[in-house]
Amino acid sequence: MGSAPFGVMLVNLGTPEAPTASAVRRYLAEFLGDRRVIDLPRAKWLPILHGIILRIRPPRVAKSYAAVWGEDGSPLLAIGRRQQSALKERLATRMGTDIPVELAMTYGKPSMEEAGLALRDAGVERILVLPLYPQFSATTTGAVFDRLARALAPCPHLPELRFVRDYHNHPAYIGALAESVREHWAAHGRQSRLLFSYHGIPKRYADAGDPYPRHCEETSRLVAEELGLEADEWQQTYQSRFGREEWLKPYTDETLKAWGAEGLEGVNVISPAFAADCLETLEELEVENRGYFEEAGGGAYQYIPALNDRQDHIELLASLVEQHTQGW
Ligand SMILES: C=CC1=C(C)c2cc3[nH]c(cc4nc(cc5[nH]c(cc1n2)c(C)c5CCC(=O)O)C(CCC(=O)O)=C4C)c(C)c3C=C
Ligand SMILES: [Fe+2]
Ligand SMILES: [Fe+2]
Repeated sequence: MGSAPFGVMLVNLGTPEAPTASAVRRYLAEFLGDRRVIDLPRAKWLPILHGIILRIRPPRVAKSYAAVWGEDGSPLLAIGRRQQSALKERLATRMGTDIPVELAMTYGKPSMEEAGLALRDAGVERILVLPLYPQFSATTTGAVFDRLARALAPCPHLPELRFVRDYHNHPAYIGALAESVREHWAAHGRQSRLLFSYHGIPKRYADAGDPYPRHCEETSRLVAEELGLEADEWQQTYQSRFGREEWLKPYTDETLKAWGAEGLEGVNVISPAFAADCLETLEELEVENRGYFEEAGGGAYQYIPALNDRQDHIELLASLVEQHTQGW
């Protein structure tokens, strides 16, 4: 029996193993210890991380995780598993052969080492790495690249590798986002404004050349165009600020507070940087930012779910796999 022509490694950020302070502390220690995420000199950052942040933040963040935790665990991981099996099924049909698909997380489990070994055991010698970040950022996609190299470091026989850098303007991605908005409007009513809220990064990183805000702007513009929105019917903001320095602006929370205070009758919120719903959407957008808007005097607030395991999302991932494995 011949083995598959290649395997796919889907990669997302990672999530704690349990909604407890100790599990969140382990997760944040690994995540926030990565230089790609926090670029400060280690001698300056590690005492702050271990002496202050990892003492104060985990109990509070664990409560937020507990509020979104499902029967099948953390939403990011549970949805990732569904994306993995749906993609495997879709590829088998589209390509007429079984293609091994593994899910890995940059931080925590399942690790890239585990995913790599599973692909090796499946007999593949070529791996397409597909980070589930539509917009490139050195803090996310760049970190996947570093961790991949580290995971493969002990390997005496490297697989052949290809790496999807971004897909922020892929027509099937734009089409799936626009369709998810249309379906949401049809099912729940159309609000007067559409807010595209992206996970932020420090402004300094963008000033130093991270293309992330350019990618976000292009995604928003293309989706707004596809939906035929006028300039005053949509806006783009950044959420999830961390620490004291300036992050990309405008900020989601300040914008929603201002719109609430103006008495805006309704807003739909979409967060295209997340391929799967997670803490940052289910808690920060669904609960925290809804509260800011409503308390300030705003009307209806409706969050439009991430693409998750929608069929058009899986079709997009299958197209990316086909495009990037040409010739394999
Ligand atoms: C300097 C800190 C951070 C940067 C830069 C950053 C970039 C970034 N993150 C995502 C996607 C996700 N982030 C998530 C959680 C999360 N992010 C940070 C900090 C930075 N992110 C923290 C500290 C946390 C944990 C929660 C908290 O303590 O507030 C998640 C959710 C994971 C989950 O388990 O649900 C995702 C996904 C992107 C796309 C991005 C830059 C483009
Ligand atoms: Fe983050
Ligand atoms: Fe957050």
